Amino acid sequence: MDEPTLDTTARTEPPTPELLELLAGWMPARRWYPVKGSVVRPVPWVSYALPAPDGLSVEVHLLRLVGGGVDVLVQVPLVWAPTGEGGDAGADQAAGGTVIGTVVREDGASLDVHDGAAHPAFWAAVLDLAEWADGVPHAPHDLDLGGARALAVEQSNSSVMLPGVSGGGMLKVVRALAVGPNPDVVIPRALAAHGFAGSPRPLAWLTAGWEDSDTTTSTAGALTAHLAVLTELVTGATDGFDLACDHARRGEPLDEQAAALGRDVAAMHQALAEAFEPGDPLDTKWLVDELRARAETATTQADVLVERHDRIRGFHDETVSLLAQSGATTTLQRIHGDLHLGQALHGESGWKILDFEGEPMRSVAERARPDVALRDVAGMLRSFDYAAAVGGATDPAWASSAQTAFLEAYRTAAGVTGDEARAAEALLRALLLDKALYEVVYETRNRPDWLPIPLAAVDRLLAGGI
Ligand SMILES: Nc1ncnc2c1ncn2[C@@H]1O[C@H](COP(=O)(O)OP(=O)(O)O)[C@@H](O)[C@H]1O
Ligand SMILES: O=P(O)(O)O[C@H]1O[C@H](CO)[C@@H](O[C@H]2O[C@H](CO)[C@@H](O)[C@H](O)[C@H]2O)[C@H](O)[C@H]1O
Repeated sequence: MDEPTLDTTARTEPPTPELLELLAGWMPARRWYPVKGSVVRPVPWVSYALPAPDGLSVEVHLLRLVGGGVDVLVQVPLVWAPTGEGGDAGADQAAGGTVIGTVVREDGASLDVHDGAAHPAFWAAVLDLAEWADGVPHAPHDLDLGGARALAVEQSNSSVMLPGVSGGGMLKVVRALAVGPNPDVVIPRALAAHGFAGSPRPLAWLTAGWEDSDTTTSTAGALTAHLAVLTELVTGATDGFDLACDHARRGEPLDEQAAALGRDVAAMHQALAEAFEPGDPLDTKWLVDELRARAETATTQADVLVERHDRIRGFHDETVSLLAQSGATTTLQRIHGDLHLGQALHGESGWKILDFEGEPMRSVAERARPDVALRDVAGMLRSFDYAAAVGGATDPAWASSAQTAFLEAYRTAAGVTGDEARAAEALLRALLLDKALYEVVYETRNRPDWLPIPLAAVDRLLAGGI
């Protein structure tokens, strides 16, 4: 793990009850809020004071969201400024600027509390404290925040475009924190070191360190977490999901780009297999048990699955016998973990694959362990289905044609023979159902209007389709 550059010397006071209340009211409406649907309370764990320009203060609070069996660590960076003076030049004004609320101190001073992830003072502090990759220039004159802006559409984390930093960078402020190495820092660094050019190179990262003095917890001792990572900015490229939706809308096939993506995903899997220790051979019983457990959890999290519960169990029973007959074998390895079209940018030089954090709703330990590479393939296949629905493809074969192009190119590049592909069919269908169930929960919590998309896929798969 990296040595922390934000360490105990920067520790500061935890949030006051008043600030905690403010944050407790603000966080749940954020897209990145990782425990939607759970009743939790924020418990301060570690707080840091970061370098700040005169008149402002910059803080990072690591809060545990605890309750109902949930215990998730989130990062909440804040910038404090006298009311009305904090500026929010980099903020997404359409999303309401950066101010979370106003606090009046005991001395009567009124201070605005800004979301640090959208505030230039926090970005500057991160760049100041970060550890930089070998060979990346980072003299102060390279840290130009001109043109910097927080991305309007937040996803699982908060991202900031920094066109003037080191030739162009994208800063990701991690929200749900992994104690220990974050896959989104570790994996792209390992891929770059192995010469894989299909993902943006990490330029710098910020690691925090603290002591957990509570010896009754499993985490007691010296802890670290990656708080942010800066990667090279991919310019002139289109988000893969937007590209696919546009094609679907215009009725244009996406097959060529899908095939190129299939080849790149195969190359990514090859590089991941080389860069990390191989896992064990796949134990199909372990896998189906895990799929069953995830389906049971999903059923408790999305009411629409309750009436499908028995059919889902039946599907998994059948999967067990199909897998036993098929003789499908594979070795577990590091994978992307949450691959979909929105994790790929398409430009003149082809595709770039992003965001190796894995499914945000999975535990950190699960995300870091070797898994089935076909899980990524299933994720991408689901994404073509989403694009057809969101783009409003009128040709019912639009998605299946892109899916076939992707899958065939992936198999050819990965050297999968026809027999192996047939043997893996039941495995692929089981992983498609797993992903669609995950998506049902995701959409229930984040975009209820889109729930019919994965739900239709669940019903198709349960009815024997794909
Ligand atoms: N290096 C980069 N260059 C250009 N755009 C990027 C880069 N990294 C991310 N993006 C854009 O930011 C969006 C969010 O990034 P992502 O890593 O998927 O964040 P999250 O973890 O919040 O899902 C992506 O969909 C992509 O459009
Ligand atoms: O990109 P994230 O790591 O935040 O992933 C989460 O959000 C994704 C949506 O932004 C979600 O992906 C689902 O919606 C996509 C269209 O927006 C679609 O292309 C994907 O196939 C579908 O899974 C992802 O599941 C979630 O983890």
